Amino acid sequence: MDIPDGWTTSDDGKAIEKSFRFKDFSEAFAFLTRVALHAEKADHHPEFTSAWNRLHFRLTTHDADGVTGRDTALAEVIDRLARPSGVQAAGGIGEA
Ligand SMILES: C[C@H](O)[C@H](O)[C@H]1CNC2=NC(N)=NC(=O)C2=N1
Repeated sequence: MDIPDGWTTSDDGKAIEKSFRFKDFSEAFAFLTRVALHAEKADHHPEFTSAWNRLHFRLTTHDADGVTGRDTALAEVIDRLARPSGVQAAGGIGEA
């Protein structure tokens, strides 16, 4: 199974893992919340460890006791959410 760039296969071969670093804990927690909302919709949930400004995700499919397309799909969502958003500084609300 191809795993997305930057993710590594766990020692037990049953998961893919990746760590992220944020400005601080609240940024990390906000990110985790965005991932959680997606996970609920997808009914596929990450295992995660949080330590101040770092998050470590471990993705595995319990039903398959290993890595499936649901894990790689969730990994791609996590990577997409982690990409700097295209938010631009805006003028007043009413301006274009
Ligand atoms: C009953 C429920 O749909 C299943 O337990 C879902 C929930 N979320 C899940 N998340 C993950 N990572 N793996 C699963 O196998 C899984 N199964």
